[in-house]
Amino acid sequence: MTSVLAGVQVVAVADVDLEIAGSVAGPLGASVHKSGEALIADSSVDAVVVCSWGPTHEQYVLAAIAAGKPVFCEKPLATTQEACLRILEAEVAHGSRLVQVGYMRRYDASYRALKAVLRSGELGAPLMMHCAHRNASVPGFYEKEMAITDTAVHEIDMVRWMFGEEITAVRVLRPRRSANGGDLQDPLLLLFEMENGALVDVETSVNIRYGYDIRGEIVGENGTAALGSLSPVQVRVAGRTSDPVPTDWRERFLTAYDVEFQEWIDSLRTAGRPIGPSAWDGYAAAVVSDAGVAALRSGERVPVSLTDRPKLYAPEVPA
Ligand SMILES: NC(=O)C1=CN([C@@H]2O[C@H](COP(=O)(O)OP(=O)(O)OC[C@H]3O[C@@H](n4cnc5c(N)ncnc54)[C@H](O)[C@@H]3O)[C@@H](O)[C@H]2O)C=CC1
Ligand SMILES: O=C1[C@@H](O)[C@H](O)[C@@H](O)[C@H](O)[C@H]1O
Repeated sequence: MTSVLAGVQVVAVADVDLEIAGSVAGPLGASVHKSGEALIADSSVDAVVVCSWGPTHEQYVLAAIAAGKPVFCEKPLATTQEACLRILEAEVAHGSRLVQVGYMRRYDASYRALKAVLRSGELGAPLMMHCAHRNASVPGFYEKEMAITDTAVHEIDMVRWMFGEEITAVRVLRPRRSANGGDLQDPLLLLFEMENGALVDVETSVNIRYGYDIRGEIVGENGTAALGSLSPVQVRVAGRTSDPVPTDWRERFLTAYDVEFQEWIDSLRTAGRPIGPSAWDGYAAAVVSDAGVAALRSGERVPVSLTDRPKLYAPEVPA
């Protein structure tokens, strides 16, 4: 962060594993704290980034809100919708936005270009969106629900942002199982119903072997628009064309992560508050994700039911 981004310095690091914290802090000249709470209380810390694993997010985000410090929290905001609601309540009681959630696709040049085409109106009304989220492989602890809660959760946030409206119901189909995934139910096919009646399908394939492949195509009344090729060069050799495929999300979204952090820093410095994905977005993603897990288990269509949106999260600009 310190060497790539402007207007910010890493001054302190905490990790439950002190050796890891030290190895990150050392080269940056940052101090090491024994707990996240101690880091948040440190007076030299103006803003906090939470990137520990999901079940720890709630406690650190709540501690940052209690200290009145802006907090960037990696996805998910929290692992249950009840925990997300506790965060919403704390932030609403604070009275202004402090929380931003790490949904980096909103900062990807290709997704931003796709949204600009949609907004231009040339496609006409959007009718459908086809998405694919393919991982080369996943670790042994990955369970079938994670295809929704950890993986498709990015599409859940992305389509809410892309269309500027909520998802109202979810279905999940189970295609023939890939032998690459062992006992894992992989792939899955998710179907989201949007407020205005558009349908979004999302394929999750998490053992696809050939690389990390993210796709998206909007079908409108008058035309279609899709995420473009990311490759600066296309090779034609021996009767075949080829584009490189990223190995994982770090490679595919490298620039988006930098843009995401820079815009977060800039918004804190200029507006004094974050303007990216909010605690409401984190909450909505958790509710849709829970509906997806219920749909996976039951095989049924599961409606999404959100609480009333607090005024604090009213869109400031067309979403
Ligand atoms: N936006 C994106 O594309 C991605 C987001 N993520 C998210 O980032 C977060 C971290 O994921 P990974 O780096 O893959 O996990 P990881 O397991 O590799 O690293 C998590 C770190 O948190 C530390 N930790 C665990 N419990 C802690 C506690 N109570 N207090 C302080 N530190 C603690 C661990 O020691 C470890 O160093 C997750 O929420 C994950 O969903 C992960 C990958 C990509
Ligand atoms: O957040 C991420 C991972 O946790 C998840 O497992 C991957 O499927 C996503 O593409 C990546 O962005």
